[in-house]
Amino acid sequence: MEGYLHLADGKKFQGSLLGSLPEEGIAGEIVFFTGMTGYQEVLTDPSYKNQIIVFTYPLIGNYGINDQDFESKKPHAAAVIVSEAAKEAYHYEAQHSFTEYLEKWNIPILEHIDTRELVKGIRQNGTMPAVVTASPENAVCCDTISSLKVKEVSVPSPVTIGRGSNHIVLVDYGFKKSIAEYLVNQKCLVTIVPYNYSADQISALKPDGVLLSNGPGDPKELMDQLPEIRKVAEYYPVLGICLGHQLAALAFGGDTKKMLFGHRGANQPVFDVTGNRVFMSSQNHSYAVDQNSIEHTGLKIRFLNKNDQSIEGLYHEKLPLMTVQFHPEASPGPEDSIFIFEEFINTVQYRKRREISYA
Ligand SMILES: NC(=O)CC[C@H](N)C(=O)O
Repeated sequence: MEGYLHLADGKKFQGSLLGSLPEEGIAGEIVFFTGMTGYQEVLTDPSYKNQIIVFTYPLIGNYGINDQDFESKKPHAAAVIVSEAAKEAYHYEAQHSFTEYLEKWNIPILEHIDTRELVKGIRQNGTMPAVVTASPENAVCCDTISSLKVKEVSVPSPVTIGRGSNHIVLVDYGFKKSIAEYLVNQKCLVTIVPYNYSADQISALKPDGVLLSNGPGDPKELMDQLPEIRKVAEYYPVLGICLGHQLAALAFGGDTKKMLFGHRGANQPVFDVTGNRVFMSSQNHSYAVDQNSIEHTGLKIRFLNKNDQSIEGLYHEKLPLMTVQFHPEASPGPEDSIFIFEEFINTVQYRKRREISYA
C-alpha cells in the first residue's frame, strides 16, 4: 500500500506503508538517527516520544527485536521511516521481527523512502513537524505536536529497585532502563520518582545522590520544576543526563535553545576540556544549553561537541553537580563515557564518608 510523508516545509515523499493509519494520518516532529544498529533501543527510548524517526542506515530490522535491549516497556515513536525494513529477523536472540513488533504496537513504517534526500533536507531546514498519511492529498495537521510528553512517560508513583548502601533517587522524566540498570549493577538502591516530585519529597527519601534523567520535549515545558531541581542540587550530589542536564542548567539561570537538527546517533565526538581528550558518545537531543547563558551561573563547561562546539556537559564550581548532554549509559552506542557514572558514585561515596550533612 502506498503511503506519504508530508513535511512542514512543503516537501512530500511517497513510499510503501506497513501497518495501518488513522484517516488523518500520524503527526510528529521528524528527526533522524544515524547509527547502523540500535533501532530497538531507539524505538523504546521515551525521549523519542511522538517523534517520526528516520533511520539513515539503509537496511533496518535485520537482527530483529530481542528480549534484552528494550529501554522501556513499549516503543514511543509516532512513525518510522526507512529505506528498507527487514521483514525477517536473522539473529538467534530475536523474539520478533522488526516489522511485526511495530505492527503489534500500531506504529506505522513508511519504507522505500529516499532517506538520503530526506535527511539532507532536514539538515538544511531543521527538524520540523511532519505527518504520515495513506493519502497523497492530506497534508495538514502539521502543527499538532502535543506538549508535556514527560507527564505521559514518567512513573505515576515511586518505584524502588536494587539493593545497596548508596541510595540514588532517579527523577523520571522518561528514564532509559539502562540508566537504572547501571546503578543497580553498581549496588545502588534506586528509587524512581515522578518528574514533579518536590525537593521536600525527595529529601524525605534520604537519598545519597540524585540523578535527573533523560526525557522527551523542550526542557522549558518543565519551568515549574526548576526551583525544586535547584534546591535538590544545592544539597545532594546530582548527575543530570540529557534532559536532566538541560533542566539543571535552566535551574541555575542558564538558557537552552533549539538546535537546527540536533544530534541523534552513536558516534558523536565529545571533548573533555579537563582531560584534554576526545571520546565517542551516544546522543539523542534537539535542544542544547546556550554557550552565552552560563556566565554568572556557577556552571562551568566540562564537555564540548567536537563537530559543532555545542555544550555537552557542565559542572558546578562549588556544588557536587555534574551534567552531560550525551548518554553515558550508551544503549545504543559506545560505552566510552561510562566513567561519568563512576565519577558520580565516587562523589556520592566521598560525601558520605566525609559525613557532609544535608538539610
Ligand atoms: N534524550 C533526551 O533527554 C532529550 C532531551 C530533550 N528532549 C532534547 O530533545 O533535547
